[in-house]
Parts: sequence; C-alpha cells; structure tokens
Amino acid sequence: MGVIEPRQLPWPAGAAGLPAEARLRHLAAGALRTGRPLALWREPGADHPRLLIARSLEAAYTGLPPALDEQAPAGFAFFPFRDSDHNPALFLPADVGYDLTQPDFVTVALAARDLVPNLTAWLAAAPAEVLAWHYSPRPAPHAATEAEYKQFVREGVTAIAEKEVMKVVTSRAARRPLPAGFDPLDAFLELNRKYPQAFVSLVSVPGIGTWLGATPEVLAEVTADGTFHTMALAATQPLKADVSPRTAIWRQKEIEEQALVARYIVNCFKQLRLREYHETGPRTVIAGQLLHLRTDFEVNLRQVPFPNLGTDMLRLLHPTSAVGGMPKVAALQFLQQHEGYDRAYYSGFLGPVNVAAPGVARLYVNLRCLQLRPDEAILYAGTGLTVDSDPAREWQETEMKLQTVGAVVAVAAF
Ligand SMILES: C=C(O[C@H]1C=CC=C(C(=O)O)[C@@H]1O)C(=O)O
Repeated sequence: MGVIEPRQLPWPAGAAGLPAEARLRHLAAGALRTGRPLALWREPGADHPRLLIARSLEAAYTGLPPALDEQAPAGFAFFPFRDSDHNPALFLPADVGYDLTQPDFVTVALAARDLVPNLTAWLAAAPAEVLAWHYSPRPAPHAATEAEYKQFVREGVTAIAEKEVMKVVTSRAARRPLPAGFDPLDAFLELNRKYPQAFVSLVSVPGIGTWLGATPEVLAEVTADGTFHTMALAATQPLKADVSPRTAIWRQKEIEEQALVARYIVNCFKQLRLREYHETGPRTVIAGQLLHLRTDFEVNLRQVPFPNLGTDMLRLLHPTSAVGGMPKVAALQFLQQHEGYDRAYYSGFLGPVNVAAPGVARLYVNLRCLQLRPDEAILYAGTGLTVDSDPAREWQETEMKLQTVGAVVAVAAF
C-alpha cells in the first residue's frame, strides 16, 4: 500500500493561536539550530515575506548562475560579487517553504520528504527563544577610513583619465556596533516596513554568514506574463523635502554615469543579437532616502525567438557596470588591485527562482546590505566614478547609502 507524501504540512492544532510572524520565527529557529541555510525575503510591493530552507550547505553549492526557465529547479540564488572558496556561489534548493500569505501550511518539496518527521515534531514543539544565526568564520574586512577611501577614489579617477577604464564603481565596508538586543528577524521586518518598494532579504548560511539588505536594483526578472526585465540604475542624490522625482536636477557627471550602465545593458542585448527590447527612461526614482536615475528594459519573451533569454542575460549582466564598471574586465581588475577588501556577497546578486511559480524569477543586485557578526554589523556601499568625480562627494555618497540598511543598526541617541 503506497503512502501519499504530504506536500503541505499543516501547522498542528497547538499552533492555532500563534501569529504568522511567530511561526516564521519558530521555523527559522529550527533551520538555524539544525545547521541549515535559509533565505527570507519580501518582494517590492508585496505584503508578506517568504521563507525558504535548504536541507544542507552541500546541497546549495552551485557553479553557473541559475537557469531562468520553468524547468529549472526552484530555489534561492545567493551569488558573491566574485566567486572564491570563501564566497561560493550558492543556490539554496526550495526544500522547505513558508509563505506568509498561506500561514497555515509549511511546504515540503518531494525531494525533501525525509525531513517531514523531524519537521512535524518541530512544528509541534514549544516556540524557540534563541535563534542561532550563522556567522562567517573569516575576520572582519578592512573598513576604509575617509582618507583611504578618498585616495582610492583619486586612483579610480586617474585610471579613468588615463583611459584604463571608462567607469569604475569603488566601494568600502564600514563597521557598526549592534544595538543592545538587536534581533535580525525584527530588523528584517523593520526594513519591510521602512522600504515597501525594496527587495528586502535576510540570508543565513552555515560557514558563510548572515546578510540583511534592502536593495532597489533588479538584475534580471522573468515574470508570470512572460516578460524579461532588467534596469540600469545609477547616479545618486539625497531625497530632500524640496526635491521630488519630478523636479530633481542631475549633473552631467551623473547623467553620463547612468548612461554608461544603460549602454552596458544594450551591449548585452547586442551580443545576443536581440533588438526587440523596450527601453523606458531614464527617469528619477526613489530608493529609501535617495534618488537615482533608472532606465528599464523589457522583452516580451513570447514574441522573440530566444527561449533562454533570461538565463543568457543573467550570465552576461553580472556584475553590471552599476557595481563593477566598464569595460567590465578592466574595471574588475582595477578593483581587485586597489579596493583593498573582500566585497564577499555585497554587489553580488540574490533572489528566488521558480519559487512563486515555475518560470518566475526575481534576481536583485545585493546593494544596501550588511553582514552580521556576533556583535557588529559590516555595512557596504559603493559609488560609480567618472572622470569628474570629487573624492569628498563620493565619500559623502557612501555615507548616505550606508544609512539605508544602517537604519536598523543605528544606536538610539539619548
Ligand atoms: C554601488 C551602489 O549603488 C549603485 C546603484 C545605484 C547608484 C549608484 C551610484 O550612484 O553610484 C551605484 O551604481 C551601492 O549602493 O553600493
């Protein structure tokens, strides 16, 4: 007699009074205490987050960026800026899922059905108090001082003036103490409330660490209606009371900086010999307390003879000139030689593939993010340089960008 394996595990009756966020916490606690990777995210404009738990770290190692087609496995991509032994490319298989729009069920993939007995027992257990977040065993990266960062910007400007590169995006890490009682899950929920239009994520992987962020930048999206979407997002100014997206004025330097990113995307389409894309913008958009210039590119996948466009574009796009520079190889070499710290997963990409439905993928550039350490956070930010960049302004711009995710680790003044 065959046993029909449950794909949806109902929460036990004992959890009836437990709100969805408490259930989420309990599931996350179970994943963390059993050493499993997890990803929690909230898509722009969505009301509720989703949680994905992978059975093990080993199951999450991957090589190439994920395929963006409906036959590809479901999971959550977590890719570094640059692959290395310390920062491997990961694709967390969707073994266990919890969608807060359906709070009464936990979903278990067929391939993970051996997890069902322990999971069932865990759902019935008393809610856990402590969450054992995963931390990177690596030392904290070097955090550039203001003088060091300005010097780095000068070197970038010289490289542009000498035509070594056309554009380069310099970046830095900053260390911040964690406020007393800091709770990553509460911080994730706070980012959701603060930035409804951002892709908010909390990813925790054994041996790799825990990353939290609220990014405004789509890298590659394939939506349910068969549309491929990417964007050229660059140039930054603060959102002030007297400036709105409609009245914002941009300097030549910023217009050029963003145009280079748009050109980079057009070149990727050209490499694939695709001409049927729709380009909208550039227009001014709000990202948290900042304004950026953005051009959107869309392709109707049902009208072009490119069944693998999403996959091919993803592989060409990363890292875009909004985080690396142009030409790509020269800019990456410059950063390798001069940046002086390991970006790890900052300016890599992340997001779900085939989780919401087969054929739906939403990958974002990992910006406005931090890495958690036991008693501090490492925050990351970068700035696109052109030949006209002023080191003091670029430092100031990184300070502004750090405030997006930094809002959840700010120690209240008294
Ligand atoms: C590299 C970052 O932002 C990119 C995206 C938008 C605007 C940017 C800029 O103005 O330089 C950057 O290209 C970052 O937030 O760390």
